[in-house]
Amino acid sequence: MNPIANPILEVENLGRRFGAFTALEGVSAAFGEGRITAIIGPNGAGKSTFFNLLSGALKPTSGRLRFSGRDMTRVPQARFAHLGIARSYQITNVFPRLTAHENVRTALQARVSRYDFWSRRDARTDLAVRADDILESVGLAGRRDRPAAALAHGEQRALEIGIALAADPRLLLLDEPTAGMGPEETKEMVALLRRLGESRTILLVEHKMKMILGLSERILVLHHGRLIADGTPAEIQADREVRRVYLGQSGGYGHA
Ligand SMILES: Nc1ncnc2c1ncn2[C@@H]1O[C@H](COP(=O)(O)OP(=O)(O)OP(=O)(O)O)[C@@H](O)[C@H]1O
Repeated sequence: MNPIANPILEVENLGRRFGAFTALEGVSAAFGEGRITAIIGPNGAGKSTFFNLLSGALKPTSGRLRFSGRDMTRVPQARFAHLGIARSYQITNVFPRLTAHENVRTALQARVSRYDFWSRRDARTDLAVRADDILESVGLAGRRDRPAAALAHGEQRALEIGIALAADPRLLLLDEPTAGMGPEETKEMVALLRRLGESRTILLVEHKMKMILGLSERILVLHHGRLIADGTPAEIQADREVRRVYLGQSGGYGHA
């Protein structure tokens, strides 16, 4: 990859051990603003560990993490969203009894001061309008008043992304956004990610290879905790080491 001018995110020699076990080691990469990058690798490759380090859920045992020029290595996780990094989880993270709109509004509310919320009526109206804008942007305007539990699986995943967008992040980390989806829902999610990728930097972990090759501008491949390849989809498809690693996998490289 060419060096990236003014990267939004940089990791340098990033590593994480669990006791004597090294889950991630020596990962260095820089990410430019406004791109979609996928992180792939066989089971146990270190993808979740890497993601947990990027979102502050875990602290590295070696190396550094910089976001927007700021050293984040020791910054507590609770500050990450404030500083512009949001993550949506693989495990559904919505309040099932609240409507789609209430879920997003609650997430927005967490971002404004309590004083503003209770003292200013316009602050509350403002939140409601912003929640509607977010629902629109994730394609859920028509589901506004449905309880989250009554939404289809793909819609719930879109709602999770809406909740993450409430923090207005510059960097959005998505853990398997199409997990459990059929082809139709996957297509809709890909369209949503493309739209979001126009204005935000997106990093995602995914297993669906075809989808990743079509969606991402860049792919990082982890294997046994190491970064073994970093390039465009065409470069990754042609990479011998990557092919070797994936051919050894059940499901193989062509995994849908
Ligand atoms: N908290 C932990 N304590 C001990 N070992 C861990 C811990 N978290 C992860 N590991 C180990 O680190 C390795 C990498 O795990 P990780 O979950 O990051 O891989 P992954 O690429 O996300 O895998 P998958 O695709 O199966 O989710 C695995 O061998 C895992 O058992």
